[in-house]
Amino acid sequence: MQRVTSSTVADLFDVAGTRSLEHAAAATLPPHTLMQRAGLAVARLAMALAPHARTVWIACGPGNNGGDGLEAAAQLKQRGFAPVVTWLGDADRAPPDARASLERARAAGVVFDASPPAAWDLAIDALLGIGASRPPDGVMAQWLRSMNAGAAPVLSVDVPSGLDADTGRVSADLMPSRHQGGRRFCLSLLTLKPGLFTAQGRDAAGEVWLDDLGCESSAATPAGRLAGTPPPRARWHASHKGSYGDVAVIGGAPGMAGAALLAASAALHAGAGRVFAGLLDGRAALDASQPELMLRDAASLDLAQMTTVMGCGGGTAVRALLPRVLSTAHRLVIDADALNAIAFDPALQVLLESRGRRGQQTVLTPHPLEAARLLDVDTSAVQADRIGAAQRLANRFGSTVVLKGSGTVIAAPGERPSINLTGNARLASAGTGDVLAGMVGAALASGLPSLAAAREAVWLHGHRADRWPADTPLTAGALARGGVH
Ligand SMILES: NC(=O)C1=CN([C@@H]2O[C@H](COP(=O)(O)OP(=O)(O)OC[C@H]3O[C@@H](n4cnc5c(N)ncnc54)[C@H](OP(=O)(O)O)[C@@H]3O)[C@@H](O)[C@H]2O)[C@@H](O)CC1
Ligand SMILES: [K+]
Repeated sequence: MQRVTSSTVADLFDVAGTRSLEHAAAATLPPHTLMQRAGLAVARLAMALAPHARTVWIACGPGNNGGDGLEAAAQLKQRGFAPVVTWLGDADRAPPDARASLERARAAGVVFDASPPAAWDLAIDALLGIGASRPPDGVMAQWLRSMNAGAAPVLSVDVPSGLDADTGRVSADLMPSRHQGGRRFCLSLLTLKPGLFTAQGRDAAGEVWLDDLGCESSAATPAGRLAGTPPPRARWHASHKGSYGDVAVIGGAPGMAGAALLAASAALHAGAGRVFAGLLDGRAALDASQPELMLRDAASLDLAQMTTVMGCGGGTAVRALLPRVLSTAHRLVIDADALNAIAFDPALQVLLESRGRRGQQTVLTPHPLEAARLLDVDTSAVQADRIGAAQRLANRFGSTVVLKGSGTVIAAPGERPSINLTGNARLASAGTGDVLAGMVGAALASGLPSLAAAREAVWLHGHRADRWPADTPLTAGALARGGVH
């Protein structure tokens, strides 16, 4: 069993892939082995999370996810704990593995009840796993809401019940309460599922653990991956500013110069050799607090030699520059208003697509609304399938795509999409997206290919937020400079 952290490297398997692995494994093992391993793993994690628990409430559903809960109940009872099981199944219709575990729980003397105990020290959610066919309702939904509102920790078996394991969607009324709920844990069985890490998955699952049940995962194709900590980028002693590339940030229309200056500051502090700010606000001459930045007229920059970061605070003014930038920029990061301009202009879309065909490195950094505009769908369609949306954008425009939001997805044509695990809700503040665009620019300018550059920058950006002191507000300016100094 292993805890999943931001440095974990692992494949992600969707429901179809997990089912193939389950069948392949079950075919080589004696009956009920997988469920017995699963139940023991759940019991072990439960004991580690709540070693002094007096009452453990285990809510079990009608299928094999409920079977895992029944098996865990038997294991916990045998170890001196007091599980109380509420089971929504029917012994005559339960699948064979679950029926065997039901017998084992009964034989162990587990207490079964029709309704939850009055109080509990740990709740185990074994209502639905990867076989969920519709949103939970009735008694099942009521039990989930009780767990979510309780002060005790919740341990979800395989996936939080009601979560779409492929996409991370959960209906809003089954999300944990932000104000009352205890800590949340999820023990994913056999495989890690993408839905645990993006959309609502992070909040629903909490801390994720994996038990592979002693099985190989080579019999299925992964749907994605956790890419872990990016390799460190060494700087040669015998190097100079030209060794780390030039970044040109183009944006900052009147009233929005701050966005471009944030991106430029982030590029500078992320190690770019030289950073030029091509502001669209002609009145801005020098940022006195950042004398390292070279302010230029955007039209005068020779983009063929540089990495360009385009769009931060660009307003509608950025539109006029885009044909030249898309045609000439050596490497390119496209953010914010530049993405919006492209979404509404088929001619710009053609220019972007042709960059991919010429093999030029491009990274798009949309948030869900910008992605929706580019795909000509609404935001809820993007959020309903973040991995699919990122991959479609990458394929369509021949670019690396960073789809921002909880569980940022990074996709590129012909590559397996990855989900980044650093970062937290403190990044939900103005300007942090501009900082990310600048950091991607610096990584690209160093010579990294676009996918590696995007992964590195996204990971570091979130990592800075994860290390941020709890009592200090996170501002984009300080984030750009690398943290609190
Ligand atoms: N993968 C593995 O390797 C291993 C898997 N294992 C475990 O098995 C789990 C998968 O088990 P599973 O296939 O039986 O599906 P599961 O999630 O229990 O749900 C299906 C049942 O729920 C019902 N149902 C569905 N939606 C409902 C709703 N909204 N409200 C109410 N009922 C609803 C559905 O009924 P139906 O849709 O037919 O009406 C059916 O009865 C997996 O997540 C893991 O925990 C481990 O034991 C070993 C290794
Ligand atoms: K569950």
